[in-house]
Amino acid sequence: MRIKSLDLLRQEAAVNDATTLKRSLGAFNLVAIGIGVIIGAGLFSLTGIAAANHAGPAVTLSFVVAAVGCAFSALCYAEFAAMVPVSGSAYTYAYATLGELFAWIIGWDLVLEYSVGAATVAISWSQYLNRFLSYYGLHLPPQIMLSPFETATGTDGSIVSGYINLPAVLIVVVVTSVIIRGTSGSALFNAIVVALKVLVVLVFIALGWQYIDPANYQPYIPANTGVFGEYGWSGVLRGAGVVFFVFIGFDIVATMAQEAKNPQRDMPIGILGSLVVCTVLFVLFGYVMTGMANYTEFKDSAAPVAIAIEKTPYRWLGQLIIGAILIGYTSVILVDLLGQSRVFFSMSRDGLLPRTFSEVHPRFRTPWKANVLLCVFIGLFAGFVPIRVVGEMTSIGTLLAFVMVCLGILILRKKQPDAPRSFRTPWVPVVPILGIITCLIMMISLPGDTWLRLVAWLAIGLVIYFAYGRKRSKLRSTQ
Ligand SMILES: NC(=[NH2+])NCCC[C@H](N)C(=O)O
Repeated sequence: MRIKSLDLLRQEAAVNDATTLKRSLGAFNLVAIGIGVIIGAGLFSLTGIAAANHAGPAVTLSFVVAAVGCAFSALCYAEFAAMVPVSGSAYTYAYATLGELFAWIIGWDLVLEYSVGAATVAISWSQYLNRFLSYYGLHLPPQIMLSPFETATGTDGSIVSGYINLPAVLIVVVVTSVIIRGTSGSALFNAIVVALKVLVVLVFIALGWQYIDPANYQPYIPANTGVFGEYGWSGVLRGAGVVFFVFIGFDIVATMAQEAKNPQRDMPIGILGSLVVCTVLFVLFGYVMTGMANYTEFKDSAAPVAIAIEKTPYRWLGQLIIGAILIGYTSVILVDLLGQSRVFFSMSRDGLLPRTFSEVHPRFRTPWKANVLLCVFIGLFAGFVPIRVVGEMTSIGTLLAFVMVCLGILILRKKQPDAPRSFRTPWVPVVPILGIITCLIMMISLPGDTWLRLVAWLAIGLVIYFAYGRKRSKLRSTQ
């Protein structure tokens, strides 16, 4: 098994010339990048579903449980990202701990996570665009708003099926063109969008607070119906599984290590800081939302925020929030695409993918060829696959990466106990082991077809590895 040594990784990280990415991100940018990808489609749709079907007002507790579950993995990510500050995230960590084959598998899995993650948000974006336009009496034909697997009922009662989700494809293309122009430009754009997004959440909390009806909190944890996961404490747990999707994305910060000015200090701040900020916001958000309307009212609604706002005289707020959501989603897509091209970049630099994908643009210094290829790939998902499918694939792909990272920490602490670590995951081995267990439980709760898709994706990856990467690996030629 070929393993890339930590020393080699550090040497690579130290190179800074025209062939490498620019080190332009500070702690503040990194936290903003984390928040930028965390707050997205999930918060504005799943919170209501988790409350209505599983936890009631105790969805706040579901948020806390999910946050603790994520924190185990986040702590492991933080140790790695500070220790091995090259781009590539879990892929690179696996290269240093588990060897090249595992590194390939995890890199391939990350490519999936970020592609389907971006596609999920792009599709949700298209749905919100539809809602936004309808405020102004505009209606786009369903044929260009839906994937071929979905149907809509027309005003005359006829059933039409979709051809392509065109707005979802377009938003992916637009965002790609932004990131090709450079990371620091994208970071500025991201910071502005994140500020707007956080502002919307804060405005919702502050205005909504006055319209909380305490009766909606009675009982705070509705009695279990006798079925596991329908209210009661088991409902809180099931709710946590549902809102897990809302939290994911903080791991993307780890892919930016190569572009951080001071990764040893700032990577842990970026990863853990964004998780903490979002946890606080989510708990308050869930508290206010379930206080404004009764949890039962959120049943089957993809836009719970709109239901809550109807309880206030601020109808205009609904439109404003949807507008902000449209803008806010672009930063999730942006950061997903950014992270993904960095993983691709590292895999290509190591010789496991064709060299052209690690060439950086002479002027923008971004891996633009990787960006273009991935844009096409994600565009296909966004245009032709239904949202549930890509959403669940995102979760399973993310969870697999989390498991590998926790495992990596256990292994590296054994193998290289004395290597310098500027951030140490506390209570090893307890934290990584708990991380692995929580993630496995959540993976098991996902449906079988999602598992099949993951296995199929990994199988394709293995074929490519054995047919291409294994022979061309740079590490192989140097050893
Ligand atoms: N890389 C990813 N896992 N991206 C998906 C981020 C999902 C984000 N938490 C949301 O609620 O929309």
